[in-house]
Amino acid sequence: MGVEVRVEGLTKSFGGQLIWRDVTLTLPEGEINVMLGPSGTGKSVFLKCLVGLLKPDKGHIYIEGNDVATCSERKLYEIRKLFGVLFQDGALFGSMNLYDNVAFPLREHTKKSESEVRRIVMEKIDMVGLQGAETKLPGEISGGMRKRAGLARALVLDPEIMLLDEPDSGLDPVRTAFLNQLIVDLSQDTGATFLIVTHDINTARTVPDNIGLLYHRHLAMFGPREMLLSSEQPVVRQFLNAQRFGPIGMAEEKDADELAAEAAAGVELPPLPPIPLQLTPSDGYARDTQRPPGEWCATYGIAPPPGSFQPTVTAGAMS
Ligand SMILES: Nc1ncnc2c1ncn2[C@@H]1O[C@H](COP(=O)(O)OP(=O)(O)OP(=O)(O)O)[C@@H](O)[C@H]1O
Repeated sequence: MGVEVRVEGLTKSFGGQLIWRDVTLTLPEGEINVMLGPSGTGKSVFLKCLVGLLKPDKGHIYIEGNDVATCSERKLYEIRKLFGVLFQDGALFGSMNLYDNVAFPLREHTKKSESEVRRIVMEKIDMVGLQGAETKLPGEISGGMRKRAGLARALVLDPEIMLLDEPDSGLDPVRTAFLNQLIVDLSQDTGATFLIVTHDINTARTVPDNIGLLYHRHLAMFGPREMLLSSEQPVVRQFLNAQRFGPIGMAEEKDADELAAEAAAGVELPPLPPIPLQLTPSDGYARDTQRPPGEWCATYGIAPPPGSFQPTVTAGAMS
């Protein structure tokens, strides 16, 4: 299970507003990928292009030999069945209880009997830990439960590709840690390819196999987790260290004068924090996609920040 998504030279604008240009990356089959970027850099637009809800101006999105960017509507309807999507707000139907919300894609896209629908819905509700809440309306449950219900619905057609748009937004740190563990477990159980948009740095540091950063209307970097977490590129260091100093400004990228003033003032980014261990599945086994800690750094002759890959570093993320 899980398919590769190959994006080549993707460009998107709305009217005269360029969102990003020439985005090229590959989401490897069965791996977890995280997309970071300052607000408004077009991360949600990127997800919508992948699933064919928005048409890019240029470029290609290859999935199983088809190009989502240029294929017919009929083909797109078929390709969409490979996707499970969790939108930012969970996008649940307010008048339907959780059971009917999760059952919706099965009733809409398959001819399964109601007993088969029940079996699948209850399995997914169980997977996300919502047993007993099936009859509740979305308005009667917490934000975290709504996210998990959205996740169950995204899983119900056994997708090969999971797109999660800020699954952790609005969640407290403990719920976020549980959600992250759930994502790693789901990835292990389903083998699907994941792309997660998040602003949570701890999630970005511990959950994915690969990380990308959209910034200033382009993809600044995309690659293995260790590559980003050991990067000396100012924009990557600023973002992953959550600093005010560096090329990213409050509204947009800083201009040359602002950067020169920072340099003249002798402002420097703090050293890179240690690279934590990757979050492992809760059954205690390594992920199928897991690479030995430090392997990427060793292969490319990069000295990881001191204290990297120590078991204690992930303690906060795992417990
Ligand atoms: N359908 C649309 N028509 C016109 N402009 C759009 C449309 N969808 C998104 N945009 C614009 O594209 C830009 C990027 O939006 P997007 O929601 O993808 O950003 P984001 O990186 O996901 O932001 P955030 O991190 O704040 O969620 C914004 O300026 C937004 O107004």
